Amino acid sequence: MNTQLINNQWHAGQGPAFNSVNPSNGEVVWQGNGASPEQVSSAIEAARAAQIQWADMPIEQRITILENFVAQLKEHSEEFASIIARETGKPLWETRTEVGAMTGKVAIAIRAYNERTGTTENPMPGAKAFIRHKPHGVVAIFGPYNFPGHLPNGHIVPAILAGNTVVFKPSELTPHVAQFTLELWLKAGLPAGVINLVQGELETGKALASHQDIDGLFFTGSSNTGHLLHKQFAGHPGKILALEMGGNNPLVVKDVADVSAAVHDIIQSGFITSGQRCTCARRLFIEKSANGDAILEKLISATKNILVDDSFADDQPFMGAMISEKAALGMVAAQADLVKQGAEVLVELKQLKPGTGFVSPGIIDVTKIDEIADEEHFGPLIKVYRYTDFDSAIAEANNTSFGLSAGLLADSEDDYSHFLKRIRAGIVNWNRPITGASSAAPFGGIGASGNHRASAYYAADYCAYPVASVESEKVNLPQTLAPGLIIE
Ligand SMILES: NC(=O)C1=CN([C@@H]2O[C@H](COP(=O)(O)OP(=O)(O)OC[C@H]3O[C@@H](n4cnc5c(N)ncnc54)[C@H](O)[C@@H]3O)[C@@H](O)[C@H]2O)C=CC1
Ligand SMILES: O=C(O)CCC(=O)N[C@@H](CCC(=O)O)C(=O)O
Repeated sequence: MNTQLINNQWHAGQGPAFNSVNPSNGEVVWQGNGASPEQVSSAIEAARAAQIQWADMPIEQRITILENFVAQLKEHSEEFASIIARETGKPLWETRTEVGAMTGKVAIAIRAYNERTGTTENPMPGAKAFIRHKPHGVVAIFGPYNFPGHLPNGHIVPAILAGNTVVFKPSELTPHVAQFTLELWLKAGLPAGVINLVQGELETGKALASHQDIDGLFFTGSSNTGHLLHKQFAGHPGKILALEMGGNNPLVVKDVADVSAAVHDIIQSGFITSGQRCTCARRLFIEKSANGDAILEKLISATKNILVDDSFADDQPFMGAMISEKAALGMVAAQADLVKQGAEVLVELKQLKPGTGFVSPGIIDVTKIDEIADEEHFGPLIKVYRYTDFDSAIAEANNTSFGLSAGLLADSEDDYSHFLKRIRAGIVNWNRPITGASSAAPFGGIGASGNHRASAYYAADYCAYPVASVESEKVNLPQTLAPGLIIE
């Protein structure tokens, strides 16, 4: 099977074979061979050869190709949503929103390009001052499995809009989504070499990330891999590295009159996408009070009622399968480990069907654990902390090396303003779920969640570098020369 797109030609991979499996039923949905290091080099060469011409193309023409891609996404939206659902286990309603987010990305990226990296002209005596932005050149883009269409698209669209060319390495768990994305780009009239696709497992990723001839790398994925890449890029100040990584995100609840609304926002924060969003609430701080008890009680009963089922079920579930059985069993093991440390299970997270990624959502009270590891458990398990004092809850919420998203559910605006000033995260919400970040806002975290290169609306910033110019149509001899200069 031809799995690698190099210079707009599909090739069979020359590396190890791998496949992708529908986590809802174990069915193989894609199989092929990964790219060899030589193929990765060829993809980079193709991107390099295409780059100047692509950047030279008037921006309107680049935009036309991006808009053609949007038209392709719209035309094939149902097919695409089904492919994402089959490969990730996510419910169809959710994969439809993923395709919708991809469709909306182009207009937002154009706005961001103009606003954040456009050209500014300032008059000055005898000359003009310009600020312009230029593409870096060839960039490698690494994507995760949880949003295999939308998140790589969030790097690819602004990168090529700015005039870069791309070598894209998707998650090895979602090769079919990547292949379909590239098929749509080809239908959109993408010139050869502008986006190249290299599929494969670790070795393909390593070959691309360590290649000397890339000018930058844009990564969305786990903190472990991001940290490895950061070390690898140390000593290469000339290369741009944008890292979007995980979180150990806190959601604090304090005095909320509408208990059902609070429970809704907690569930949307903790369990959407089966807990497989980097923005998901992992730690839930609930006051030791009658209001806190009422919220926890309702959360427990609502969690037990959450429908978990196949992506294509007629009665659409809230949660589908996790990405793999391995991931599901990893969550079961994480829960068992917390219990060993003294946690109390309030709703048990269970694997629902052997051989699949289906798990039920879980809630576990970890208040009695003194020293809990600062770990992202990437699945539907909410850890509850009961607190007596708001400031100590905020201090514990900040007691993490991560800093992606955080939220407060509270009726008092004063409480929110207190929280906002103290909490450390790149996304801070009030009385809203902490998932579902907007593409029209910066998206990124501090600490171990990123390297200060926010994505989404601010992706424009890392896709181009600023160039300052002072320009005059002629060389002019100044009327007054600097002391000590005599030009006759
Ligand atoms: N902050 C953000 O914007 C987001 C972060 N994430 C994070 O992503 C993680 C889930 O995604 P995964 O696919 O598991 O991430 P991952 O880190 O396993 O993989 C991401 C990409 O890196 C590649 N890769 C893995 N090891 C590599 C290495 N040593 N050298 C080069 N390439 C390598 C993979 O093949 C894949 O393409 C979670 O931790 C989640 O929090 C997910 C979505 C958004
Ligand atoms: O990148 C964007 O356009 C906006 C950010 C976004 O879509 N965030 C989603 C997904 C996060 C994840 O993959 O884990 C969200 O906040 O729910």
